[in-house]
Amino acid sequence: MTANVTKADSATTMVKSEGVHKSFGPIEVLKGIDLEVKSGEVFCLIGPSGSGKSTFLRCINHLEKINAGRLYVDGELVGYRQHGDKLYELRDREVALKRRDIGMVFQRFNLFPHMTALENVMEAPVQVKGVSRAQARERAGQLLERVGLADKAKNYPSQLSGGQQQRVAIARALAMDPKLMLFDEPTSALDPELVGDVLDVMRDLAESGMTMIVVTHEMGFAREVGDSLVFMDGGVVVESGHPRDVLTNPQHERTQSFLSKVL
Ligand SMILES: Nc1ncnc2c1ncn2[C@@H]1O[C@H](COP(=O)(O)OP(=O)(O)OP(=O)(O)O)[C@@H](O)[C@H]1O
Repeated sequence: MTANVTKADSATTMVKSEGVHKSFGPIEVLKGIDLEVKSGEVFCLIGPSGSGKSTFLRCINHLEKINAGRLYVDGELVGYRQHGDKLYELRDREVALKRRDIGMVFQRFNLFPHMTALENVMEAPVQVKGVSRAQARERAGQLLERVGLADKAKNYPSQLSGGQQQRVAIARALAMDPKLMLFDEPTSALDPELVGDVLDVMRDLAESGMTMIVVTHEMGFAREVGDSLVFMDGGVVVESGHPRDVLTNPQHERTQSFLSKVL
């Protein structure tokens, strides 16, 4: 890619996407995503299956490389370093450092099955940041308490419900002290009665001021907790605005038509 990049405004903007394109071989999945996520905002992303929501989150988290456009996290280009007027791809080591700042929670919890809940939460700070085991254990205990699982610290994932495992996964992401949390359909794999506990944890996190991008079908959460909502379709942003507006104002007909078919 060529350069001529100005630094995004990091004081108020956490993520800025300018004309972001992403293809897999001949298949163009993201076709020019323009959006901005403010610091402290809960930013909800909805859209049909295959519209590119997960791919976009993965681009933000350095799991995929964009093909064109500009993507910034906290004022810094994702995947590239600018030197003069040229852009250089980041080395793996540099990418690993940047990824520390971003927590990601997936639909499937991906906990280590042979570790207890506490060990799962401790692991990354010890291995990646070199935090002492004693310090990491203390902090992991606090985080498990924060997600309502202090009494499950010694349980293995197989001894926890899906909702409890997902709350451990959130605690694990928080253990790295991220400045941005990405949620990719965090409640989609859960039995309906377990969804509320996970959403409660996410609501608390939002109230603490965490910047969150949430791919979700939970429109109650989007309406009550979200600050912004984007409806994506076919790799582009179709409609966007405040969730209550996008979800109820007839002007946002395409979002509402989509939701009436899927909900
Ligand atoms: N690594 C990959 N290689 C090839 N194609 C991919 C890859 N990752 C995603 N795709 C394709 O990109 C398109 C968008 O996928 P993506 O998972 O981003 O959509 P989504 O909106 O998150 O869908 P869902 O709601 O079903 O998770 C799909 O057609 C998918 O098959």
